[in-house]
Amino acid sequence: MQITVVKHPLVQHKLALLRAENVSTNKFRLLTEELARLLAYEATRDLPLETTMIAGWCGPVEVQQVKGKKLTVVPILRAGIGMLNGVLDLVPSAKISVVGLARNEETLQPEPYFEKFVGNLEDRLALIIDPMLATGGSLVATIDMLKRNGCKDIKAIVMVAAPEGVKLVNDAHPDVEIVTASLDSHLNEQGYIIPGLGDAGDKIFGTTK
Ligand SMILES: O=P(O)(O)OC[C@H]1O[C@H](OP(=O)(O)OP(=O)(O)O)[C@H](O)[C@@H]1O
Ligand SMILES: O=c1cc[nH]c(=O)[nH]1
Ligand SMILES: [Mg+2]
Repeated sequence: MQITVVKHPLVQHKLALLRAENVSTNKFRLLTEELARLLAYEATRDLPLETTMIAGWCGPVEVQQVKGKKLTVVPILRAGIGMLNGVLDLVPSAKISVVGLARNEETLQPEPYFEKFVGNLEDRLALIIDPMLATGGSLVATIDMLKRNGCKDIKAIVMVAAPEGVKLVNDAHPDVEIVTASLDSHLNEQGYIIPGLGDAGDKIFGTTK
């Protein structure tokens, strides 16, 4: 299974704060951004490095620098937007591709309403961001879109994942690594992750059903 659960104490602590029943919109937003930053640190752990010589304080020094791998960060609207600034803190030059999907509350199927990809996807690592991986339909649809547009190197960063969603993604796209703070228990009858976070989009945007 291509899943990395980040057990770092700061990740687990922030996730615990996010799970609280009465967390405010402001706090949920801030924690989402902070958690996204930490998860992105893990998701970028194998970016290729190159050795270069630079002028250091005591003369020439050999250093390791990121090899200039092109990146695109791919927030899934809406909730993925809540993670965007946290990820961009680490990769400020990354270009942004946007996918709009709304999960139909009866069928639980993702309904696409927007897509805008940056160029040269075949040369880029795509980092998909979405707080919740529930049935997996939204993530599989996003990976399908990226691959149709030429992308070959894809990772997904989600705050919380359900086993059902991880299986769907792994079966459809075994090459895609999922980086998460938690693999939770299961989905309830409405397709919500248990224990999960509730409706992440509503909590980030301050909307109600
Ligand atoms: O794994 P799945 O079963 O597809 O569910 C997960 C999707 O559902 C939520 O978004 P939603 O469609 O509710 O839209 P929103 O971000 O606008 O709230 C969430 O942010 C994921 O995109
Ligand atoms: O638990 C879930 C499932 C889908 N979308 C959410 O925001 N939360
Ligand atoms: Mg969504």
